[in-house]
Amino acid sequence: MSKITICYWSGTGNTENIANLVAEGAKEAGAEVTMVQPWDTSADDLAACDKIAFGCPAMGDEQLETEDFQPLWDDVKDKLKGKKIALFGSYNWNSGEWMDTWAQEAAQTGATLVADGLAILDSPEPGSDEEDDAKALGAALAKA
Ligand SMILES: Cc1cc2nc3c(=O)[nH]c(=O)nc-3n(C[C@H](O)[C@H](O)[C@H](O)COP(=O)(O)O)c2cc1C
Repeated sequence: MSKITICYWSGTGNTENIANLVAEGAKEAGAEVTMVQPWDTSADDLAACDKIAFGCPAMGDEQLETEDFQPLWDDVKDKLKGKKIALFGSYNWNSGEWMDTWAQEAAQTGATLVADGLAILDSPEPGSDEEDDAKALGAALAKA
């Protein structure tokens, strides 16, 4: 069975909602899913996983969240070579530029991004395309 770790940070719950949909899609595709937040895990823990979905909203000025998520990302990014990964997160007032920057950086780690980084305005509405996109991201990682 495919094993996936979803590591996310969410201040007001929007990225958490996306994380739950990514998990749902992955489970529907047959994967076993573990969900962690930055303070529950470490770069070494994540480096022991073959498939990881990272979630973080746009914070600062088109940046990752600086206190908890960015330090973990900085520690883990040199350990991602050969792994299958996916990126997702919520944004609100720009157009998702933080995700473009993050995805470019992730591509340089030697990891394979199984799909384009998924940037969703606020939180997916029930029955929306965004909800389907989040589930599809989880399924893509499960099948990768
Ligand atoms: C301190 C702070 C900085 C933010 N910076 C950006 C930003 O640069 N670009 C953007 O589109 N949204 C920005 N936002 C909006 C958040 O990305 C948005 O509210 C998102 O839904 C929060 O996700 P969460 O509920 O998972 O914490 C910012 C929000 C906060 C509180």
